[in-house]
Amino acid sequence: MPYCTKIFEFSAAHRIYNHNGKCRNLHGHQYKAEITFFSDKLNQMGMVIDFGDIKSKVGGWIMKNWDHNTILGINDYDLGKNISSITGQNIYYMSCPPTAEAMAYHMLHDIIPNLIIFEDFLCDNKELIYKKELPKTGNKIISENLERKVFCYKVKIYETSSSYAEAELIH
Ligand SMILES: Nc1nc2c(c(=O)[nH]1)N=C([C@H](O)[C@H](O)COP(=O)(O)OP(=O)(O)OP(=O)(O)O)CN2
Repeated sequence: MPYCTKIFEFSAAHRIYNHNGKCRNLHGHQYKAEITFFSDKLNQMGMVIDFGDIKSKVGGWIMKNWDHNTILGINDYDLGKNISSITGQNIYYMSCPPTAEAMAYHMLHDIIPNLIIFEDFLCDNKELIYKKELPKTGNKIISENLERKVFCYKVKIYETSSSYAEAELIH
């Protein structure tokens, strides 16, 4: 089954409230996010999904919400309020501590399913059905059906070059 992955890098500050070590301090990471899409068949252009579409939709969301921002758990609201009163930034709050695991899970389950809604896609129970196919090319690897499923299968978040967490759909 075909997969494709787009990688994004972004800078953000966070802290793990109640962590018993150094990560309770506000600190920053150069994060790396690997976003993997799956489809049951390739489209007529031989793609799971165009890298450019992942960049504009998912990359756009990351740049708007996480890049050069501070990501905090909602239980850290007082800290966020103080930071934004000085910087004016729109702090990104999560329902749980902003670990790499929580960010990967949130991206996979809450953000991307509501994000990739192109004119050509219909949303069906969080799976995306691609409706418009280009004319057949005769290439055997390419789908001959007019419908195929495309969805984000895995999100991997690196905090450092040696530490990452991932969230994956369970079939
Ligand atoms: N399972 C997790 N453990 C930790 C997380 C996390 O998101 N998931 N996060 C942290 C801290 O944010 C910390 O900044 C990153 O931890 P660590 O990899 O230990 O950081 P280092 O800078 O020491 O990384 P090196 O690559 O080993 O230098 C803590 N734990």
